[in-house]
Amino acid sequence: MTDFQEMDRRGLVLVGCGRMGGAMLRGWLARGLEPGAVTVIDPKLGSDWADKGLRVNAPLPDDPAVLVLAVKPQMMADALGELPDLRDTLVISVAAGTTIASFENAFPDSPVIRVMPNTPAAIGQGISAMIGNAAATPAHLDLAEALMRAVGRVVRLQSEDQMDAVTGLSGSGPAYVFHLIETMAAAGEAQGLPAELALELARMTVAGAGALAVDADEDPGVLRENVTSPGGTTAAGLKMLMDAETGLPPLMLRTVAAATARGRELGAAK
Ligand SMILES: NC(=O)C1=CN([C@@H]2O[C@H](COP(=O)(O)OP(=O)(O)OC[C@H]3O[C@@H](n4cnc5c(N)ncnc54)[C@H](O)[C@@H]3O)[C@@H](O)[C@H]2O)C=CC1
Ligand SMILES: O=C(O)[C@@H]1CCC=N1
Repeated sequence: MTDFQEMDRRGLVLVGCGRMGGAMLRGWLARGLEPGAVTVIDPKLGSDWADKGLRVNAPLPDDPAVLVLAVKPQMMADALGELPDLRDTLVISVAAGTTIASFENAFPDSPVIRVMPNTPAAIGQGISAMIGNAAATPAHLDLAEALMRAVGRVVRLQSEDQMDAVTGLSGSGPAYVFHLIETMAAAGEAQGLPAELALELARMTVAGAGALAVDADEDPGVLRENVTSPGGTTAAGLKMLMDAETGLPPLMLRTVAAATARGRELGAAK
């Protein structure tokens, strides 16, 4: 695949191959990145990555095209301390909170791109938001976009200030949706449905509604109205859910605000 030629030639280094690093690596390999071009640095690499032709905990190539950092923010300083100086390598981080400035300290003059993906990346359905530093050229941004498109859609941000809110919305968001499924299933059970049936109904309702929201031309608000018959069941349910004081709107505001604030704290802790 043309997009990956530079990585195939000069190498890609992935530091941290857990849930997010692993999801990205699976996407890149599926899109044709040469396994032998990938150096994975992770002291606790899962055994399912053995025998895939990857260079595991091996010395870094002299001049890798890309360094992808996917360790927890709290581990980032340690991980950076173990890396050699890099000259002409594009540094990409997916870590929450950790600012571009902290990578510029570690790799002066390097192009740095901060990306916030999310876990549906594991099935190629993620959304990643990205922003580069002044040294990141349009070609670097295109390269990062090609990598992240292997695991879903990509949007570009106007400023790094937006990144914590992105993290609080789409980075953490899958967890909110999983909890929505849990709470809908529990509510179905409370109305007398068997647990297994309630979970299947909740899971497929969220999956189907999500797919329709992506596929349809209408806004989610119109799709919601399409479900709602005047005086019917949905209207009765939404009266609770949409209550401006006790419903989902103020709760979701507080939820995303708390996650955004935690992203800022993680950045300030550096
Ligand atoms: N899980 C998620 O939903 C998302 C995570 N992220 C970001 O991705 C990063 C990784 O998160 P997860 O994959 O969830 O964590 P994880 O715990 O699943 O993976 C982190 C990996 O880093 C490895 N590691 C620890 N110290 C290391 C070191 N010094 N050198 C090399 N590898 C080291 C660990 O062994 C582990 O395999 C975090 O910074 C997080 O903010 C971003 C978006 C979504
Ligand atoms: O919880 C976290 O800090 C990471 C970042 C976004 C999703 N998981």
